[in-house]
Amino acid sequence: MFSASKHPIDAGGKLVYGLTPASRLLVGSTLNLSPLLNLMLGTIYVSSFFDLGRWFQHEMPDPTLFKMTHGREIWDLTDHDASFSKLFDNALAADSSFIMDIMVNKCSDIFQGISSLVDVDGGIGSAAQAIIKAFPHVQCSVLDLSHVVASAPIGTKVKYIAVGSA
Ligand SMILES: C[S@@+](CC[C@H](N)C(=O)[O-])C[C@H]1O[C@@H](n2cnc3c(N)ncnc32)[C@H](O)[C@@H]1O
Repeated sequence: MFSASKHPIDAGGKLVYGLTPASRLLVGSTLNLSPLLNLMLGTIYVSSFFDLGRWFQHEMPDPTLFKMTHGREIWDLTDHDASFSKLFDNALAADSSFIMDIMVNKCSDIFQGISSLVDVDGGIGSAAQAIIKAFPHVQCSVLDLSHVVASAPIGTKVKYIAVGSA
């Protein structure tokens, strides 16, 4: 995760540690993917993978690996466990911010001619916020569960549509 190189001036050859292209993605206030890793490497997610062998012996598609381990689907857990819900929402928001930065900068053509859009299941609205920032003329709405919408940032131009829990 870190680079180590000899200090160029220090004759004693002290090691200097630095960020690599990968670890650079885990620091800073923008495009920081550490919330995604917090979810993926957290106990709740990782524990599912210990059941992978048992899950492969089941008739597909049900239950999901997550449900086999935890006895309920991930959406049920986010509905009832506020701290997991926060972990989950922040992880996906970090992922969306990262991807959307590439989308609006490298694939801006796809937004041409669009005046409004709805991000269905758009979480706390990271994708919509990135689109509005790059293309202020596009009216963006986000539809998600009411407890997710309740934790979305306020004071943005994104319109939120809350729907009942699953
Ligand atoms: C894979 S996540 C999408 C995350 C989103 N793209 C973002 O950037 O954060 C799926 C979303 O679907 C929402 N969801 C789950 N069940 C739903 C339902 N029955 N109706 C509406 N939204 C639902 C979850 O709350 C979650 O935010």
